Order: sequence, then structure tokens, then C-alpha cells
Amino acid sequence: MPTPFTFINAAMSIDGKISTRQRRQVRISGDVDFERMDELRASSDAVMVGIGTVLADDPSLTVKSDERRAKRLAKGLDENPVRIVVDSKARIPTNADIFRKGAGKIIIAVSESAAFDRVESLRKKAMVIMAGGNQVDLPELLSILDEMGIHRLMVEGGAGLNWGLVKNGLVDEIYSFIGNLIIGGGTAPTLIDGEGFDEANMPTCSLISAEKMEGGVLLKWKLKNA
Ligand SMILES: NC(=O)C1=CN([C@@H]2O[C@H](COP(=O)(O)OP(=O)(O)OC[C@H]3O[C@@H](n4cnc5c(N)ncnc54)[C@H](O)[C@@H]3O)[C@@H](O)[C@H]2O)C=CC1
Ligand SMILES: Nc1nc(O)c(N)c(N[C@@H]2O[C@H](COP(=O)(O)O)[C@@H](O)[C@H]2O)n1
Repeated sequence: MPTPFTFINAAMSIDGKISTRQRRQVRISGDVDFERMDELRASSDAVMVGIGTVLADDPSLTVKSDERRAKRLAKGLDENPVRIVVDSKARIPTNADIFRKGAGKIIIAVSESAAFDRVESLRKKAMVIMAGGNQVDLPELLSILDEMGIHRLMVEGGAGLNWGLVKNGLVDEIYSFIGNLIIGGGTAPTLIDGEGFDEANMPTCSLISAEKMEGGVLLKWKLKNA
């Protein structure tokens, strides 16, 4: 089944953490990296995050630049890409910023384990896609998205969703900005968490580019099996 071209974009510390041990957001990127991220959002059909990121950071996932939103409108697109939250148990608060800020389509992907009344209240706010039994079935979700015309998918974390996608071989490229700080903490989320790969199954990548940026470095990787 075809799936979209899917890339993860994230910012991490020197030691590979993407937030603090309390899951508090850290400003790792500088203005240049935030502009690059905004351009990636504007050029994508959809932007996806996990429910952990929504509960921790309450992102709006909107395109921030007026000019980029205007360019999308001029092309006949919505001003924001489709915003997608992977939320097996339909835990997203109905007053989350994603519902309150920015125009455009919103998709909440849930599983059969989500409570019926939660799903019904979300249907008033967004399109709901049900895929999977206990957890969202990511291969099924991505093939549904592809059928819907979403062919370029930007994933903005967090650590658990990144793992689920990489584990299932659904990621084509990973872009990570490594900022010049150390967060530390054995329980702080890293770029990819989950249970981890056995040595025999670890995916390998080829380096697309390495660029010095704002005291840090932007690495772009292509997954070899993609
Ligand atoms: N520095 C950066 O670039 C970014 C940092 N973050 C940070 O990441 C942290 C959130 O990461 P996590 O807690 O790991 O949450 P997450 O955003 O990765 O969401 C994980 C949740 O997604 C749901 N899910 C449903 N189906 C799944 C599947 N098949 N596979 C995996 N997950 C599935 C599960 O409920 C799971 O707990 C926050 O602290 C946030 O600040 C998030 C985005 C970007
Ligand atoms: N790329 C990047 N750099 C950082 O330094 C960050 N702290 C984050 N965090 C993620 O950015 C998203 C913010 O979205 P909105 O501005 O609310 O649209 C959110 O997903 C954070 O986790 N990213």
C-alpha cells in the first residue's frame, strides 16, 4: 500500500534529548531553524504529532509566516497544511490550541480503544480516522492519508510517535537540528524512544547533508530501507 513521503523534523540537544525530564519544551532552535521549520510546514501536505506532544506543548502547528500562508492560498491550498494528531485513546482536550488557532483541516487518528463519547465530541471539531485496535495502526493510517491525497507528510514528534513510525519502516528522511546545549536526564525524551531495536535490526541511514547553523548543526539523513 503506498504511503506518503514522510520525514521527521526535530530539534535536539548535544546529548540527543528533545525536552526535559519533566517533558517541558526547551527552545533548542534559534530563529533560523524556526524559519526552516516553518518553510517545511508550508511546503507539506500535512503535519503530524503524537498526543504526548499535544499534552506537553499544546502546539498549534500553524504556518507562522504571513507570506507563506498567502503563497499557499494563492496556490488554492488551505493556509495551513492538514494538522494530524495520533491519539489512540482520544485524549486530546477539546480546547487544545490546534482547534482554536489557524484555519484548515484537522485529523485526529484514534484506535478502537477510544471511548465512544470522546470520539463523538471530537467529530464536532475535526475529522476522526479510526485505525487499529489498542493503538493507532500507523501503516494503515499512512495509507489512508495517501489515498486522501496527502503525499508529503512532516512529522514533528515526539519521541514515541517517531519510534512507532521508524519501527514500521514508514520514515524516508530525518532532519535533526542539534543545538549547543546539554539537557541530560535518563528519562528525558530523545529523538526516538520506544523499546528500541535489537542490534540485528537497527536501520541505517545515509547522510544527505551536515550544515553549521546558529552554533549548532543541522543533519539530514535518508533511511536506507526507505
Ligand atoms: N524538540 C523537538 O523538536 C520536539 C520535542 N517534542 C517533545 O516530545 C515530548 C513528547 O514525546 P512523547 O511523550 O514521546 O509523545 P508523542 O508526541 O510521541 O506521542 C506518543 C503517544 O502517541 C500515541 N500513539 C498512538 N499510536 C501510536 C503508535 N502506533 N506508536 C507510537 N505512539 C502512538 C500514544 O498514546 C503515545 O503515548 C514532549 O516533551 C515534547 O516537548 C515534541 C516534538 C518536537
Ligand atoms: N524544531 C523545534 N525546535 C525547538 O527548539 C522546539 N522547542 C520545537 N518544539 C516543537 O515545535 C512545535 C511548536 O509548534 P507551534 O509553534 O505551537 O506551532 C511543537 O511541536 C514543539 O514540540 N521544535
